[in-house]
Amino acid sequence: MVYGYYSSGADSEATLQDNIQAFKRRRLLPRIMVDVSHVDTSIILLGAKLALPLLIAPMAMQQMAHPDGELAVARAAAAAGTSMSVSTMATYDLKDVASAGTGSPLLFFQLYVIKDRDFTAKLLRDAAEAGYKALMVTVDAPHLGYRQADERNEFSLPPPMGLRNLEGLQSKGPDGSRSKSSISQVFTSQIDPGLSWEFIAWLRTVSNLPIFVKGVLNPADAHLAVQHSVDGIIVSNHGGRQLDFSPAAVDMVPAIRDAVGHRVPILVDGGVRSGTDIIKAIALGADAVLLGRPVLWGLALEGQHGVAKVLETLRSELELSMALCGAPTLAHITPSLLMGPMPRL
Ligand SMILES: Cc1cc2nc3c(=O)[nH]c(=O)nc-3n(C[C@H](O)[C@H](O)[C@H](O)COP(=O)(O)O)c2cc1C
Ligand SMILES: CCCCCCC(=O)C(=O)O
Repeated sequence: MVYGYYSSGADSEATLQDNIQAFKRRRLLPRIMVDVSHVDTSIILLGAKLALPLLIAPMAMQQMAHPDGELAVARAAAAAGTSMSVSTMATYDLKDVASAGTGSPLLFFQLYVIKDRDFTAKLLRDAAEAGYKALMVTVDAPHLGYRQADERNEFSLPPPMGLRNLEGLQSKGPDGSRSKSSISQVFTSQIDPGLSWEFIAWLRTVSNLPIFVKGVLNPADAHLAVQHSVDGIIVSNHGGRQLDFSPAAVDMVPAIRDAVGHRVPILVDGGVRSGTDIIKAIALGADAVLLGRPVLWGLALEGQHGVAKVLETLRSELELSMALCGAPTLAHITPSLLMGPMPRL
């Protein structure tokens, strides 16, 4: 049941597969005779220096993978000098996760907007007090996508685990959904499907933290996001878990970069699995990437050490591949390193 929840995508999983294929189809065209005796993988994001252009994506309910759950992931992110985004739907209190992540250059709190706006405002106050430095507002999930494995398995969070940051929230009556997955039921009853761009102005009245919107695919929306003064954009199809047959996120990066120029940082996630994937995403116009499921696999195998190994593997792959591309810094990773997608067979 847990593996089904973590691994699955929406409906036929076409987008889930496309996220991986979009990276595999691309080829790198290296430069030679460039001094790569020192390779620098670091990046400045929101004024913070991250050791690598790879952040950990927000993922719900990490205690199902390992008893230390989000605490272990936060410790691994801090030790690797990178950033983690903590889901509203974490199985540890957001304050405890922030403490575990002390030393991380940049902690994000991922916000799912609760229908009860007072409760949402309290979550945001708690996040600021706990030391989170920025928000990721997820905008691609007015409803949870349909995941067949969760329906088949009648998914529910095994007790005594709980959604710690939703404690105190008034439980709602029947949600009207016919889903057999209890998270889908909770989501439908508690998460606000009525967001529009005006929400960003409301958010500014209750939080001073920089705002990244997560789940942008259409360049027109990227343009609107910048018009509404967001601080960053995350190009994402939610790891193929929301709208099936939406495009691979990385395929939309060039058009979104064209739409917003360099006014805000652009991150992308979905299907990043290697150092060369990171190079491809940056060459297409992203500033950095988020990593999802591989973090859960590392966590399930060996807790904090497993996550650390996943991050270290990607860091060393990135460093070696940058050297082999003739790119001693991230600024050297430009579109000229890429050949177009290979034709589909
Ligand atoms: C098990 C799981 C739980 C997730 N939970 C959240 C969440 O709570 N909030 C959110 O914005 N995105 C969530 N996501 C989406 C991720 O943040 C990210 O967009 C996606 O996993 C990236 O794709 P990848 O897994 O192929 O790397 C979740 C993804 C997975 C796999
Ligand atoms: C009520 C818990 C819902 C968690 C949903 C997390 C998520 O975004 C996912 O893709 O799964």
